[in-house]
Amino acid sequence: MAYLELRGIRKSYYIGKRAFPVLKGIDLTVELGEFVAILGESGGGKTTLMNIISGLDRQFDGTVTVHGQELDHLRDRQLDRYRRETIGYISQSYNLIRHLNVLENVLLALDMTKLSRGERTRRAHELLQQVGLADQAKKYPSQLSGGQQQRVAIARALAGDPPIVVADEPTGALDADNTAEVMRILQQIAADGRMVICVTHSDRVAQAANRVEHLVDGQIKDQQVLRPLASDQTQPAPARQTIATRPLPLHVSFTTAFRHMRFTWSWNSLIVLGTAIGLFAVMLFAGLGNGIRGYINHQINNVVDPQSITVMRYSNNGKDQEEQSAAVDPAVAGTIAPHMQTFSPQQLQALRELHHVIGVEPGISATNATISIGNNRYSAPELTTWTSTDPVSSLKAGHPAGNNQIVLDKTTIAQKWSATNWRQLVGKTVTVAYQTLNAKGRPVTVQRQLKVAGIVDSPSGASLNAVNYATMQSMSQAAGLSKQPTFATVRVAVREQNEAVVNEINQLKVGGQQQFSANSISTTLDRVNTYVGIATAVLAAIAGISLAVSALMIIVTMYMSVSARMKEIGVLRSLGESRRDIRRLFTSEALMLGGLSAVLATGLAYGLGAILNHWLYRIAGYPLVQIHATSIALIFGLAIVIAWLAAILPARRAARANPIKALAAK
Ligand SMILES: Nc1ncnc2c1ncn2[C@@H]1O[C@H](COP(=O)(O)OP(=O)(O)OP(=O)(O)O)[C@@H](O)[C@H]1O
Repeated sequence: MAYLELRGIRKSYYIGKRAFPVLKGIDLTVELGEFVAILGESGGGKTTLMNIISGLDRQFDGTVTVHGQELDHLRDRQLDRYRRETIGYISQSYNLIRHLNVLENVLLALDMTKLSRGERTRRAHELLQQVGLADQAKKYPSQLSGGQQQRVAIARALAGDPPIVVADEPTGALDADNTAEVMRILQQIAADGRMVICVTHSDRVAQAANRVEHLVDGQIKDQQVLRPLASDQTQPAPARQTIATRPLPLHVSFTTAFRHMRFTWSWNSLIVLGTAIGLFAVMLFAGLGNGIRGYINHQINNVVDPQSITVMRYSNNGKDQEEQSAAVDPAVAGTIAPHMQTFSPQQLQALRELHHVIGVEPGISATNATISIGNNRYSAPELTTWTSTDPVSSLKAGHPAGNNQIVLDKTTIAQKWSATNWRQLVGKTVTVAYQTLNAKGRPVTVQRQLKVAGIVDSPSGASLNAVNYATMQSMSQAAGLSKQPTFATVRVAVREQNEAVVNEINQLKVGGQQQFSANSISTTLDRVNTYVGIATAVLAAIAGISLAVSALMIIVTMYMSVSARMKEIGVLRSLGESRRDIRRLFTSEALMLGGLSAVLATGLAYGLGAILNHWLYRIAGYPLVQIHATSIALIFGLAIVIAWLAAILPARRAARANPIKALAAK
């Protein structure tokens, strides 16, 4: 049995339902070592026959048997392998891949062999040497003459050392000299023990073969033996040492995709930029959200100690509550400070015994006080007790108040006394007075002369005039008022326990009565954080809409890329690449575009974030753009997912392309 046997090959093309028979029953046998020319008129079906022999066409009747094994045209993988291992394909239009150089074009076929990297490169150089192009390896196809390009195509066809070389009008576009050279190389290939099948309409070209088969009206009509093979050559050649092949490894798809991206860099860089802008906007908004949240927390923590809770006595009497709230907000109060409910020692003890509480500091506060310095009277909306939550760092002069001493507010008292020499107030004696109601509801005046210990600039911005607890107690007692505390500052071990302790305090009951009223700053903080979080998410989502545009850009780019690279798809399929390889090629290019966009977006976000921070730091004293590692990871993930989704349809189109039509593409 001959190495290649075609039996009863019939093929029709259909226009609508009408069949146009092209091949009408071809029988042909060819041995290894033979150079057979199939001579026929233009349009006679030569290319159609070559596509069947080379495993590109699957829709025909008849059988193709190679080395005793009939090809099953329904099995994709078997056909891919057949093209990879058995067939070397040379066409009239060279079919070189324009974004790969000469060496890379040859290596493309070798990538599907099991040779080591070094062996593949060595073999590619040897093949180029054989076709006389050793010194052209680094050139791109567009830098070569037609004859040179065809010789590269021959080198590539021989790369996997296939037993059958199929040449479709290999000299159709060449001048006489180049034609002679190519035919000489084909003769040599046959002499080396391979089978060469060359279709041509040129009688002169056909004369280079051992045997000429005439294709007339869809059938082999006539045979001409020009150079009979020696009898030992017509015997099936002994098993040749072939190069083992493998499906294309994933990394090769990536490398090829990268080379294409590099080749079309100007176009791709615009796509990368467009995609990066969308990703960058999302990243910047997220960073800005983090920064603003951090800034608000920072500001609030500066003003209020998140580990402390201010506790008042709870009153269910409407009037009392009103008074109590008036005491908290001095602007609402009248000129006589309301009577404040006090804490008993047992109540303080109850607070101390709460879980997570590490300290309870009693305090007394009064509203609507007056402070007289010499002949000047100043109003102090609140006179309160200095507690450990008031930061010592807020003292701008002097020290915290000792017994019978006071610290005065810088803006509302000291600087009104003297805009420039306000520090000199320290050490002076002032008279503090306020009116309040005693337990019986009668007005009482509390008054005392105190020495100024320090000047304070409250971080909260509110006016702060404070004495120590003992002095507050002594002043109240002297006026016949209770010396029990009117508020208590509860300290918790860690900020996170703040809210739980606040809830516990508010739920403490004696005889079914709520005892205390506490407010947590962390509740407020959490609420602010939630609002900022929502605002950030909304802004990032709006910016995210541009990601849809980015995805569309990648889809359009990939579709254009698939259309522009149809020929390449055909070439890769003819070399034995599977549909999966083609899909991977386009998917990996999209993934690279996505990855690069994420890199660029990160760079832009960091760069612009740094510039913004530089400007805004002067105003806020805080870095307002904070891009976290999680945002970067998220952006990379997002970019990859978008790119992958965008590549699905175009890559599928590429993978499903009919290799014959793809090869015929311009
Ligand atoms: N996809 C197709 N659909 C319909 N008809 C087709 C198709 N491909 C080829 N044909 C027709 O089949 C016939 C044989 O085409 P084929 O390309 O095999 O001829 P050829 O001998 O290789 O011609 P040439 O030497 O000019 O390349 C032609 O008449 C052509 O118009």
